Amino acid sequence: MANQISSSNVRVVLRVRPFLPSELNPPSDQKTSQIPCVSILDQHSSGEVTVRLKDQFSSRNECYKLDSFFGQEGRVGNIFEQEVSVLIPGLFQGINATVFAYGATGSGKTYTMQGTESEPGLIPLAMSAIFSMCENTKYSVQISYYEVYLDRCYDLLEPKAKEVMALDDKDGKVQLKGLFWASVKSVADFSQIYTTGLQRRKVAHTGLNDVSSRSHAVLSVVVSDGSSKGKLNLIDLAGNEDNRRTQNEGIRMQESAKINESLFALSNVISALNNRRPYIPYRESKLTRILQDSLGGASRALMVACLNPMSYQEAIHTVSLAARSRQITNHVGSATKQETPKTKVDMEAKLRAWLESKGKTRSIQRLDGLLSPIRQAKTPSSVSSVKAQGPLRSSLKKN
Ligand SMILES: Nc1ncnc2c1ncn2[C@@H]1O[C@H](COP(=O)(O)OP(=O)(O)OP(=O)(O)O)[C@@H](O)[C@H]1O
Repeated sequence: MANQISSSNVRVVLRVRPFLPSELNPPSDQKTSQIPCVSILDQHSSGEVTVRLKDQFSSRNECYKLDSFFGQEGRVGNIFEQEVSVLIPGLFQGINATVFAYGATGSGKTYTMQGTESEPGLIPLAMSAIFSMCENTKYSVQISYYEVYLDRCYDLLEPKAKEVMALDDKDGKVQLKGLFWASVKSVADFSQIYTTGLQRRKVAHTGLNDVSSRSHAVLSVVVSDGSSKGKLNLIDLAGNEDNRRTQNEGIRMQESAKINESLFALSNVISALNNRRPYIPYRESKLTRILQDSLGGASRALMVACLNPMSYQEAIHTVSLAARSRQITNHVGSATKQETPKTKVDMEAKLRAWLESKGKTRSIQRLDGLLSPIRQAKTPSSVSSVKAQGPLRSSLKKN
């Protein structure tokens, strides 16, 4: 079981969704692999894991450290029990918390947060736990539900023509002026109000997901007994997108640019918090500005990085940003260390064969001259410094 006592302010866990039926039976002309691009390399007794991302069609692979891992066979209920349920008692003591689902489009963020009838997501599970704790107490529950779309905030419970303004109050705290708060008394009450709001969320068909969320949807739940007040934000982030793959154009492209910008800003904030930097860049985006009271200080947060098991490139993008958000930066695992030289030798051999085929003997001599000091150096840092050297390329060009 994952350890909840973490040195980081924001825990970052990984979730890999199962293969979809369309992925298990792809068109015959499509090159696919049914081996997930991510696996666990190493698990520490604290729950911390080293995951290995591997491209099934090449020898590329990278390793990252994260706080916990939930594989394809895992259920959303496991994430709730291990990671989210522990945040709920704190709300009753006035400690705010935030849970984000983060990942590429189609990676399972909405599924993780909302779930289905047969597999409830983190939102219904959290609400059910909150209502159980409220029973026979003075505590009451209020919710607001809004989306951040193109860096503007819109109420989903009581829609207005205008955006909801984020304004600083006299204490310097951000307030969402005019945002509607609904009192909810039971899970059934909540479901009815939330479902109405859900239908108003901006979704669209993109090249990668039939129902793609185009906004960050924030459900805020306030638990209060009159004197103490704790807030839980449950956030289904819009997917980070590679526009070369989505074939987005026009408004879709603009949405995508704003989505990517705000996710980067979020990662900067989390990284600054986890690294205990004196300045936290909350003002870089509307999303981080709004969440300022729930990120940092005594607040607790969880980022669930969701992965599509089929897409190595997306997985690298998601996990590298998630790992960067965490205190521990990219970690090169032993498997990578062993495989890197093999890849490099292949490249050298290919280059040499090509030069030989062109009769470029002088270039081969230069290549040998350039590579000989590198062969002597064995550390990964010296390998990366090879990439930074320009002379190899320019000397070949001149020939
Ligand atoms: N654990 C799971 N079990 C079964 N199906 C899943 C699971 N997770 C995700 N899926 C399916 O994968 C598809 C994509 O999931 P989802 O819509 O949640 O992605 P998303 O990350 O929210 O995408 P977007 O950012 O575009 O909104 C959906 O068809 C969903 O039902």
